[in-house]
Amino acid sequence: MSTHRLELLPAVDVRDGQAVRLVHGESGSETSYGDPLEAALTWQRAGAEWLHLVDLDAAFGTGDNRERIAEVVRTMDIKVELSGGIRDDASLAAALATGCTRVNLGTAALESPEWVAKVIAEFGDRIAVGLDVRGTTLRGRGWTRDGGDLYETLARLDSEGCARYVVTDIAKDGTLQGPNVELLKNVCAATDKPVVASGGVSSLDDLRVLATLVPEGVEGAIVGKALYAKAFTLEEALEAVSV
Ligand SMILES: O=C(O)c1ccccc1NCC(=O)[C@H](O)[C@H](O)COP(=O)(O)O
Repeated sequence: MSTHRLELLPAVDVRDGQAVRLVHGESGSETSYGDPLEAALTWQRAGAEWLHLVDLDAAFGTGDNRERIAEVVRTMDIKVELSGGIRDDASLAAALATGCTRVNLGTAALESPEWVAKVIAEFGDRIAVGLDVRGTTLRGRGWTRDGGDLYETLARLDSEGCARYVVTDIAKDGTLQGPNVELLKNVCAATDKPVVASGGVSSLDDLRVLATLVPEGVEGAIVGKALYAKAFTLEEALEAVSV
């Protein structure tokens, strides 16, 4: 049972060199928010302890932002969770070589389970797995392809020693409609590993609700649209979840 404070992970998603926010993760729904390094520095200056950094082009398979992403990680003084297009030994080695604290694997957990089991065994808690769902169906490749059942995959990954899960309700992502608390509770009931919540945070009250799930296993919350839409400041969010 955890009694820690909810960790907040401001999101910087990079597409075509720009920090963007999408709705339901749909390509073409981007709102641009300028330079990703400036966005990351803004969250760091505001007191962020973590950054959730995503190469969306790599996730979608429309290219990559590898150099820009590496520059952001290199510049940060805070912990970075890096994701997007990390699907084999070469892309994993490049991601880990940026100095990020951990990586988040999505598609690979659905399409290359043996490889993911291998790297979990080799890299331990530097590997998290992203469980991005519509309902209880996992989605990969930029959320464009079905990838199996959430709880079957979770049970497999647990048996292989996965250290942590990043759980995204795609239907909530980018909508400012509030997190899927029931999904998070159900996932926490199905694993003893920490869960990072993603999707839908719209208000300080949403963060306070997620903070009540810390004893059940929610370790952190990724916050994207709500910060960029200025629903609250990061300083206010950090205060709202301080114990
Ligand atoms: O965060 C988003 O808005 C988003 C939109 C569409 C696809 C993915 C998005 N975020 C990144 C993730 O959810 C995963 O971390 C990422 O897709 C994992 O990439 P991969 O391992 O290449 O599947």
